Amino acid sequence: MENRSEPLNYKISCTGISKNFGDTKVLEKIDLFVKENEFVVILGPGQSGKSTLFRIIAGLETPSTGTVKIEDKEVSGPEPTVGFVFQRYTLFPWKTVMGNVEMSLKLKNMPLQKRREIAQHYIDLVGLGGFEKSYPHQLSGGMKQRVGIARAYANNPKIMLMDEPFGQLDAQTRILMEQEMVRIWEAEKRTICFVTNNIEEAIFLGDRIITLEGKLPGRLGLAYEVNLPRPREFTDIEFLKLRQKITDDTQLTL
Ligand SMILES: Nc1ncnc2c1ncn2[C@@H]1O[C@H](COP(=O)(O)OP(=O)(O)OP(=O)(O)O)[C@@H](O)[C@H]1O
Repeated sequence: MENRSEPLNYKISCTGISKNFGDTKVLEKIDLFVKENEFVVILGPGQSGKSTLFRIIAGLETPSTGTVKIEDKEVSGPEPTVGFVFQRYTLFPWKTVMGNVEMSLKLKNMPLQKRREIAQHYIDLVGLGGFEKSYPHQLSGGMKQRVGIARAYANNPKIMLMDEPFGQLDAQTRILMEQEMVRIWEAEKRTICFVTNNIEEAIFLGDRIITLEGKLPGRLGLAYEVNLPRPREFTDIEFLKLRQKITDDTQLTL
């Protein structure tokens, strides 16, 4: 299956992206086109260049070849319109939930009342109402990731890049956060690229799944449209069929 359909105004267009670090070729000929408000999952094992691809899309790394465009503008430096959620919790430990979520707005010199209003909206959206004054060390892993999502949303990004955000959570919390992610995204749509190595997570979340092949250099492989209504059921027969197909195609372990 193609991972591109034309003609469209894409939110993200990566054309011919390759990246070398010295003699190490990390990415090769990546063509990735993402539509507005699409939830794209990049499915691949560790060490396949996923983080490097995200850093290139966000303008934090320059590609060796190829171009990235956000809407019709070529990315040539750090992109303020891109929000990140990482696997590791990157909260400021000395700041409260509110302090963390409103941080980027404060840096933009937004007046206190306005930024509190926006931050509160996203704290509520991620289900953390009542925890505004808590500090990161008082929160569980799932709650910390909720703060990370609220913080990314508060900055009003055009694009959210989520790099294995639930990878460190226990299985139960992970499933809960996947459900929450769908709820949050349906409440406030964004263009999302989400990286995971977990097939079930990919099918549960994505409009489209694109595989990233495992050995360096990372190359995009097969793509799958996920035409299942949300909320999806892990035990639904169509869900299981797609899981089997991707497993057979990719040889990734379940
Ligand atoms: N700044 C850098 N300098 C040199 N080599 C790098 C740099 N960044 C990444 N690499 C190389 O690229 C490879 C892939 O890194 P990257 O973090 O993009 O992969 P990943 O798929 O996100 O891995 P993981 O799942 O383990 O986080 C690494 O093994 C490393 O060899």
